[in-house]
Amino acid sequence: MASIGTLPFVLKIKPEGTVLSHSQNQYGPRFSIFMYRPRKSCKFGVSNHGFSPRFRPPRAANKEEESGDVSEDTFQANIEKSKKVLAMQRELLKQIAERRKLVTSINSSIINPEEDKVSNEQPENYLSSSALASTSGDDFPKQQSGSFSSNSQDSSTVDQLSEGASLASSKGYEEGGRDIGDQLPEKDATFPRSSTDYWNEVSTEKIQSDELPTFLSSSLKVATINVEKHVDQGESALSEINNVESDMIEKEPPPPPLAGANVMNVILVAIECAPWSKTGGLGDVAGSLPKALARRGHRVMVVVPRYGNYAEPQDSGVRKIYKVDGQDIEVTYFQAYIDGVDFVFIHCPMFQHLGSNIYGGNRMDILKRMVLFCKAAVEVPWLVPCGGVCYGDGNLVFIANDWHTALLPVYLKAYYRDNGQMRYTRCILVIHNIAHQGRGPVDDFSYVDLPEHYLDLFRLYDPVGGEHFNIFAAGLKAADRVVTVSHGYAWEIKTSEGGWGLHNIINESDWKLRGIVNGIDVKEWNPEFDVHLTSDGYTNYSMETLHTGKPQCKAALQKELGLPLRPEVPLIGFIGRLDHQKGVDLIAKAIPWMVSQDVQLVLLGTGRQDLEQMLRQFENQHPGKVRGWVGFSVKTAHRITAGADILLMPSRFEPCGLNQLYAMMYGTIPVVHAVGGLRDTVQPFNPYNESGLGWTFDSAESNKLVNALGNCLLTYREYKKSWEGLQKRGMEQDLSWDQAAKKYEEILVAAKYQW
Ligand SMILES: Nc1ncnc2c1ncn2[C@@H]1O[C@H](COP(=O)(O)OP(=O)(O)O[C@H]2O[C@H](CO)[C@@H](O)[C@H](O)[C@H]2O)[C@@H](O)[C@H]1O
Repeated sequence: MASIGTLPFVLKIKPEGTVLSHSQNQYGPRFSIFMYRPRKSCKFGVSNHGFSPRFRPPRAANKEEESGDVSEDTFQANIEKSKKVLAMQRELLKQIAERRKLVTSINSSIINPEEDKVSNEQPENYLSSSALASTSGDDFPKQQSGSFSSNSQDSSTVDQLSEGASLASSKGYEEGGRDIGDQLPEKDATFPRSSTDYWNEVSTEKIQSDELPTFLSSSLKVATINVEKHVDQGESALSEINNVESDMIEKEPPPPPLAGANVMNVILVAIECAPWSKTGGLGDVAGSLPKALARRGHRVMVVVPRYGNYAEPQDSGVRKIYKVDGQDIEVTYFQAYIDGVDFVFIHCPMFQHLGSNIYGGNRMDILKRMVLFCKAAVEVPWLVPCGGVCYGDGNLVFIANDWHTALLPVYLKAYYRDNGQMRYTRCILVIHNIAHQGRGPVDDFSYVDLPEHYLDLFRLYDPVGGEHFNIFAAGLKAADRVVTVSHGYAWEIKTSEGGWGLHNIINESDWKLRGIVNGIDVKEWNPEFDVHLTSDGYTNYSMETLHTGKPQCKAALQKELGLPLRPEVPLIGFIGRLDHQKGVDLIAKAIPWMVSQDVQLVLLGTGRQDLEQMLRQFENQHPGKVRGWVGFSVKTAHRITAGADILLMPSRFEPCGLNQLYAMMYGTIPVVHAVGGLRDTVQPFNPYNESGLGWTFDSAESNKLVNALGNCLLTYREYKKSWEGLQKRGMEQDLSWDQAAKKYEEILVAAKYQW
């Protein structure tokens, strides 16, 4: 019997003549032609759905088939067809193998330790050559007035950079970096891969031109056996093979990105980014919003300082010297590609080992760090090749965050756009907390290296600070658009109470301001998959297992904290920075009432020393009921969120607030001061129609907190069904970043078309 050879998928031919695809899902079987095209999570061109051929629906077997009476001719034709298909497959595989060899050889020439060593010893040459490579032939814009690269070495580097590819040296990283972009198979602009990630992935799998990948060859064997075994069903097989053949010829186009024609290059710049660095909500946002934007099809990068020796990022080899306060400071750019996002870490001794003290040091230390960071970040699209290709300035929007990066839109304007460069690049500025502004005496202007006429952007007068230098003010004026993290807060910052002296500027910029409520990372903050709930007696749980999982977490938390193991007693949690904003003093005033109730209370936080001391004192005074955990512990934050019944957030102001969102995901009921994002996200419980998500109080006073908490405790004790309803409604919400990312996209697009 003639062998049908090998097929790249499993053909299971049932006796009655139907042919099933190897894999099907609820949407029906799919087929993706075997193309070599690197795409997000799409190795070797296999579709995101896996390698699954699409067949037509099985048709009813006719009588002839049933009898198995198929002519020899038909059978031969069947085999011939199959051979053709196989020949096509083999040719494609050969091409793949050749491409792989090419990429592997380029890769090994790039990752050459010897050359790295030499480069490290000769930073000047290395810088110019690698940076040259990274520009990929784009013209690197020269900095002009107020140039921060004023030392001769640096300016010569910039000059060299501007020469572009013509000066590229002929070997090593630069050549690879340049050429790889050209040589790689068609690069999907909307799903870029980091070069190292891509190369590693490809080169680690060995494949010979005459050898099939294992995942194929095993399928092929089965296919052969199956087809041989059931070859008497020839006609049916023939018709299906015809289908396959024509399907293979018509390539299935990749699905369009969610962002459609709006796909852009987006660079989010933040001073902290979870999981590497985090002191609060900004870190969470910087770690998760970019991934949601990438899921929409944008090419997204995050730029953040490198505070420690993180495992993932690799030295990109790009170095640059910046002047800060008259001193030359060398910066190295590290990078990683994770979850569809390019993460670029700015390494420099100024940032090293500051991970647990990001805002530490005196005012000048902090200012210099921010100046350096913004100078280095604004150049990343020219310097750091991601996936072999720099982002460049076309179709590019920066997202700066809070005062720490508010210099970025100013530098973009002063160094580039005022000089006719990066004309199409935009910068939006996100306000996470307007209370921190980068204030100082007007003389601080000399540290930011800007032309004199820029002083007016920074100069501000207010009754509290008098005339002063204000970085946030300058950023808000220079930004193309401004976003803040809830609708409520967008309104509050226009008032004199909520604007902290910047309300006039905000009001003048009202046309470019929008409130977008933060989302949350539903992988990280999800009781079903939470990695911090897999040990010490905790357990993962979902809506279905809430009634067993949450009590187990509560017991584990009580045990871990050394509190009495009492399932019936309401366990109240607080997590947050210990400062005026978070209203810890309101809790302090409410403590006597709280300990008079049959409750347990755990407070986790760091910040002001007097407030830290207060937490310790609460615990000392009420050891059987209160725990004051002074410290920053992500694990404990997750465990409190899971184990507590109630989360308190009496914040005086709260731009958005993430803890109440996390709490609701975990079936923990928030009791919050109805302000800013808390008012936007916690609809008050209405017992009459069983709606709402928690309890709110309308002014930052401890008696109001007591009143709201009292109602909450009553419901917890007396109205179990209502309580379960609150938990269920909270957990059912879609709090993911996807909706918010769509709104950010609208802002990005508005900024892009704005002149
Ligand atoms: N001691 C501790 N140990 C472990 N984890 C701790 C911790 N203290 C705080 N956290 C964590 O830090 C984050 C705090 O986020 P928030 O949004 O509540 O506040 P923050 O005021 O920092 O953020 C600002 O920016 C965010 C993002 O835009 C806005 O939501 C917010 O209103 C605004 O004030 C949460 O992930 C929380 O679990």
